[in-house]
Amino acid sequence: MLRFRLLSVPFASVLSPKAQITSSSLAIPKSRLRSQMESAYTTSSHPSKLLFRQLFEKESSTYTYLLADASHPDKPALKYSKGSSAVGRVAIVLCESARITVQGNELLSIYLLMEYMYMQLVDPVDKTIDRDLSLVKDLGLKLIYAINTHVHADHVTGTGLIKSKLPGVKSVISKASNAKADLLIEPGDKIQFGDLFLEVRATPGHTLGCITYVTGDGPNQPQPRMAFTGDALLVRGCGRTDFQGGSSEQLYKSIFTLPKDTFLYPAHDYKGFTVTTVGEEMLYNPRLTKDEETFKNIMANLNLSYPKMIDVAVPANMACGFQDTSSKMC
Ligand SMILES: N[C@@H](CCC(=O)N[C@@H](CSS)C(=O)NCC(=O)O)C(=O)O
Repeated sequence: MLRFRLLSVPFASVLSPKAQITSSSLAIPKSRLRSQMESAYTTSSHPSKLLFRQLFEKESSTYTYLLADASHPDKPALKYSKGSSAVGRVAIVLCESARITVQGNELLSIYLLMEYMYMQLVDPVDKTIDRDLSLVKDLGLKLIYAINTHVHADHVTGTGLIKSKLPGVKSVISKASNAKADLLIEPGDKIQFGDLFLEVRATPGHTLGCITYVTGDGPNQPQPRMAFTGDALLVRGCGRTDFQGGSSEQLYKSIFTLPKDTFLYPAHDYKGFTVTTVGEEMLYNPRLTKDEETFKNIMANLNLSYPKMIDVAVPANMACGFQDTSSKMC
């Protein structure tokens, strides 16, 4: 499996848990460790090297992703572009699962795992912050951003905790989510880390302000591209649409705007899957292989119970992406 991934994703290799533990525990200087890890992550024929980690939090079944441009380990800044013009410089991004994070020394994570991120380093999760920040430290990275794909309902984002432990880190979420954050992003924005970047795309439907982060399209960017979709599209499933401004009509349309061959990394998985593609889901996803009317009917009759933490998680996540020292919830 590992070999397959390395060959299929030349810029974004995924190390097995065993390989991660082994690398992190080596008693060798950080610079040498980083050099060893870089060569393990990436091909040598290309100047841009994506360092990529997929991290899991088992209580809420949430993924957080960590991304970095390993070819520029000492480059201090990432650039955040509003539309086509640069408006600021940032050093790192982390996303959350629904968390993604962009980190620095060029590390981008989506607490996408987001939600991507800790879900974040895209989508970071509060319960795994110590583990995730320990990994960031082991890799010698400086975390700049904690990026979220949306306001999660099933767990509290780790963004607030990250900001309290690393005060320089900036939180990121979509403007459409109406949440607080240091950076409120919109479709078309770009988050650059080293020579790599993420594009921001609107993928509403699970919630009002859901966004997907897609790796750049251009020279020296990872191929195939990678998308951190939060809860919009799950492997053989999709996010529910029955609260927080959800809409099955919007979700159906959103998903089909994503590039077909892009690797899709979700914020959650409840069955043991880790990655898929939009094209694969169009063939095998029991909801997305249906026409729009049938999809809407399926979504209206899921009969899922409300997430256990929704009453705590939503208010906390509306504020915790923002440094709010008066909040007791974080
Ligand atoms: N049982 C969990 C919540 C499970 C759930 O509702 N997951 C969401 C994403 S997190 S809001 C979802 O969209 N699921 C889609 C599906 O088809 O399962 C809890 O109590 O926290």
